Amino acid sequence: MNVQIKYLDPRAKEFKPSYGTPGSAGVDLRAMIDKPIVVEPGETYLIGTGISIYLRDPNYAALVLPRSGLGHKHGIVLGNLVGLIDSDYQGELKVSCWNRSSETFTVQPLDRIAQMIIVPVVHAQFEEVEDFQQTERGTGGFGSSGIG
Ligand SMILES: O=c1ccn([C@H]2C[C@H](O)[C@@H](COP(=O)(O)OP(=O)(O)OP(=O)(O)O)O2)c(=O)[nH]1
Repeated sequence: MNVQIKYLDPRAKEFKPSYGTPGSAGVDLRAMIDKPIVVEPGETYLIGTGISIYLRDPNYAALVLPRSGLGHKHGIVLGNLVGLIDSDYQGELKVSCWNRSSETFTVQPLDRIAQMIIVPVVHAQFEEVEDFQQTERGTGGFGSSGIG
């Protein structure tokens, strides 16, 4: 599929979104900042990526996800846990960087701070009913089937 992109910062153009290998699902998002940002434990910064995309087709959306290494090794995850980019959004893609660790972390200009995937969206119709057809699970959830 074709996605329109605008480079809001000339540096962003040097890192055109691409998939690392043919099997990669995510496109890296980089911190388009002029100087390092020191993120203290528990702090959250909204960081611009220097790009905007316009998906146009409501049957698609983009998800902003953490990078596993940053999250696991440094506790840098997303303040919103997952970012949802609407198909009609045209503004700069921003990443909410949350330091959930107990160590200070410094984001350097152009660092890869998150990744983005584009996913299909189903616009379901919601049909009101009085009763659902019975299932084995029924209303059980949140650990009702036990641990492990
Ligand atoms: O990590 C994110 C999440 C969202 N957005 C942009 C794209 C998205 O389409 C828009 C609105 O996001 P969302 O609907 O999640 O925000 P909201 O808090 O519900 O605010 P709004 O009232 O603007 O919808 O913000 C980002 O750039 N990065």
